[in-house]
Amino acid sequence: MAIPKVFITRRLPEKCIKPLQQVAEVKMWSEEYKPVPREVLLQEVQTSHGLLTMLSDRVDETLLAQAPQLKCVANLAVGYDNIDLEACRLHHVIPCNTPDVLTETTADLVFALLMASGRRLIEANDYLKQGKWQEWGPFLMAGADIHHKTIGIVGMGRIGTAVARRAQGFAMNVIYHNRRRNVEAESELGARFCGFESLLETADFVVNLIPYTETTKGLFNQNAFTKMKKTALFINAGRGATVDEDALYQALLEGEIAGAGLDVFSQEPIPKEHPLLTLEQVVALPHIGSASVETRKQMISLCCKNLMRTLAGEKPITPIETSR
Ligand SMILES: NC(=O)C1=CN([C@@H]2O[C@H](COP(=O)(O)OP(=O)(O)OC[C@H]3O[C@@H](n4cnc5c(N)ncnc54)[C@H](OP(=O)(O)O)[C@@H]3O)[C@@H](O)[C@H]2O)C=CC1
Ligand SMILES: O=CC(=O)O
Repeated sequence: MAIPKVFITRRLPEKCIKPLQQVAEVKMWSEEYKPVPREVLLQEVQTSHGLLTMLSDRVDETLLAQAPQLKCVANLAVGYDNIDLEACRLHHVIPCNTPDVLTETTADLVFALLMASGRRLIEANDYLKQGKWQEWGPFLMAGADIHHKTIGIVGMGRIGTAVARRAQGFAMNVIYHNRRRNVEAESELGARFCGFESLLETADFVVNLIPYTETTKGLFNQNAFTKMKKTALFINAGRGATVDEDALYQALLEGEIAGAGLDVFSQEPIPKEHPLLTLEQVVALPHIGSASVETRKQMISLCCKNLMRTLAGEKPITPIETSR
């Protein structure tokens, strides 16, 4: 093959993609914070052998049908709900993601979000900076304890397990729900397997870390929030669409649950006017789970390696593997 062509759908630091540039002709979308327009992507794939995509890029049948030379899609994320895996299989395109390299960084953020929500950190910070702090009071910005409470992790995979390890350090009781039992988490962390409803009824902090699939779509619905304790906090770092956000808003408004920490939303970026953003008991972040400089560099490097290997006819390091 002549020198292969790779298209990167967002501007990335030149330094990070240097190895890839040595083996491929690399073209990059010029913007760092604006996604490549769909029509530009559809144009670029026509001559590309490799794509480095963001989680906001849709890789579907329409795109793949226009990409006769495409061999690999390297997604800069561990989640891959933006990629049609069956269409990739039919078009002989190898999809890759970035597991493991982001696990600990994401777990840090999940735990930070849990603590910020439980102890009302953002609210307290705003209160002070807005000049509202006039007097100290015994219940001023009093929140919920974290230590010795029960954390219920829905999606005890790589990140869920790393969150459970952090929870151990806070002497939390760890329960979890998966489709299959995670025997290692049980023996190493003392985590206890639970049915979904039983977890909702028991946990003080319900942490969602499941991928978005047809099965998990809207899993956290009105029924789920009704089952949770009125004092419970809901932390979502999985995917927004696993939650019925109208039901979440109602549950918060009516006091069915006490608060929420959200890193992901059905629509991203979430519109400023969204009802969830009007609630002071909601801590909201712009999908920054894996956003440390070190980890983002490692994710880019892994994407480049996956592309380089695939274009050289070798097996990539992290092809997407699924048992769903
Ligand atoms: N906010 C952010 O920035 C980030 C978000 N993420 C999100 O976190 C997700 C998890 O990542 P990671 O831990 O690496 O992935 P893993 O595949 O290691 O873990 C996913 C877990 O979810 C469980 N699961 C899957 N489907 C279901 C289901 N229908 N019901 C119950 N449990 C289910 C799986 O267990 P089993 O198969 O036994 O059911 C598995 O334990 C990603 O898919 C992504 O959506 C990831 C990184 C950063
Ligand atoms: O949401 C981020 C990911 O890596 O998945």
